[in-house]
Amino acid sequence: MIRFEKVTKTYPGTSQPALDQVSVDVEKGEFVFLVGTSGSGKSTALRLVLRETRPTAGRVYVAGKEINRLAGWKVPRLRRQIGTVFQDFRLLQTKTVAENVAFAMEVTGHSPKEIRRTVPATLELVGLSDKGDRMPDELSGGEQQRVAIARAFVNRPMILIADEPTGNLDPATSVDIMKLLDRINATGTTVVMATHDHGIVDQMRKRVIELDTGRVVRDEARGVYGFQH
Ligand SMILES: Nc1ncnc2c1ncn2[C@@H]1O[C@H](COP(=O)(O)OP(=O)(O)OP(=O)(O)O)[C@@H](O)[C@H]1O
Repeated sequence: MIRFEKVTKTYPGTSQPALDQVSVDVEKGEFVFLVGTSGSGKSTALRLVLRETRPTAGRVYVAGKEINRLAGWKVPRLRRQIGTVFQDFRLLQTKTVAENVAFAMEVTGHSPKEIRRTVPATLELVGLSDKGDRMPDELSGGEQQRVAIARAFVNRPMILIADEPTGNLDPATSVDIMKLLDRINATGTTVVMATHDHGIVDQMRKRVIELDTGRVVRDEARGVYGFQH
């Protein structure tokens, strides 16, 4: 589903590459934790999958296509197939919970009828059936992250990318969010999650890929967080 072939990314004006000859294969339906100290290259790897940045050398494939070779007009279609969740939720503050989720369907061209049918079902999936009319700032952090996950999942993406999704949440709420990501993964969506959350990684025992100064230094099935930071 995601394949990096000797990917190097050196940002303009820097000498040390953010990613250095990274080769990794993630199969459809896998759940992968990306770990490593701050600045090790995790976000860069995620941004490459979304084609928000391009490799300096090497190839990035998503669903069999080398995405650096995609025509510019095809990039929105690629991104529509990838849901994203971030530490800071990134909800639209002027829209209700239901409108935030509906918006993701509007921009992908779904009909009002489809939206009316799908949004309540998705809010139910994330446990927010009764909060559709609330504004984001009326919700707890955990609830806001659920909305963000509903929005990321409503179009049934083939990949879900999560960059520190539990970074602003307490441990108990983080566990709930991980259960939700696990359920989404169980529907067949490939999940790649960058995290500094030792507890979560150690508890879930999924595949762990560790980066250190842009290089893959560990790639373990059912791994643990494994270092002190
Ligand atoms: N737009 C940019 N321009 C220049 N250098 C960048 C840019 N983005 C990231 N870098 C550098 O690339 C390296 C990797 O950064 P990246 O954000 O991918 O790390 P990270 O592992 O996600 O870190 P964190 O855990 O703090 O989010 C760092 O040295 C960083 O300073």
